Amino acid sequence: MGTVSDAEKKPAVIFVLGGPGSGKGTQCANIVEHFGYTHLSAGDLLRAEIKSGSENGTMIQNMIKEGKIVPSEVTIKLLQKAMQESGNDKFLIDGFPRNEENRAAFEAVTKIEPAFVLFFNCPEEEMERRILSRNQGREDDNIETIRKRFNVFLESSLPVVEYYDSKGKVRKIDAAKSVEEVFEAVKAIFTPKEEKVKHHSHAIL
Ligand SMILES: Nc1ncnc2c1ncn2[C@@H]1O[C@H](COP(=O)(O)OP(=O)(O)OP(=O)(O)O)[C@@H](O)[C@H]1O
Ligand SMILES: Nc1ccn([C@@H]2O[C@H](COP(=O)(O)O)[C@@H](O)[C@H]2O)c(=O)n1
Ligand SMILES: [Mg+2]
Repeated sequence: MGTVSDAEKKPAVIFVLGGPGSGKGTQCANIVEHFGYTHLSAGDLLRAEIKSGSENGTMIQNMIKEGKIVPSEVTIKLLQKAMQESGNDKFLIDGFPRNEENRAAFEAVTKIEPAFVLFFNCPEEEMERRILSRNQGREDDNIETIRKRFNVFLESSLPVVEYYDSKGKVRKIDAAKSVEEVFEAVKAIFTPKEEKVKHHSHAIL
């Protein structure tokens, strides 16, 4: 049997999903700091594409204002470019896949299966409160677009989470707690088993 060279090795990918405002970006920043992943937010990449003056800019801007999902082809190209440019081989892909089309196209184009899906579960009222006090000047952080984003999340994104759940790949986190408490739960998922045993035995000794 042939061996796989480093150049042929597929990168490790974790999809980070959850409703709008559930805290995906906040927790990804913590994971990057502690575990050496590169964080790629599909929404951030799309917003950067608008700013760059690309030919797709107006289409993307209109979709984001309406809370709609941009065609996979566009988003996947941005993700692939960012992955290549990062020089890393482990990624947190935040806010993607957002629908079945995103999921199937990413798998077909990249042949990458996620190691697992980190899913931030948060009640809608809490997500709404967080988004309305975010103050980052996002054009979609207004109550009208927020409602549309929640509908898209329920109708198109949750089925993707259910798909991965049926494959035993979802790690669900209670995201309604404080940033620190949520990160404790996240850390428990990212800490290798041997480390947990080490810490546990130190605590006993
Ligand atoms: N556990 C938490 N408790 C309270 N506020 C939080 C918590 N996590 C994040 N926030 C705040 O809520 C807002 C939304 O968080 P964040 O941007 O990380 O969410 P997101 O899931 O990436 O949202 P979006 O899908 O809209 O990009 C931010 O202002 C952030 O500081
Ligand atoms: N896979 C994706 C991800 C995002 N979008 C669009 O961007 C908006 C903002 O996304 P955030 O993750 O930053 O909240 C989202 O509402 C979509 O309009 C997308 O099309 N495809
Ligand atoms: Mg975000």
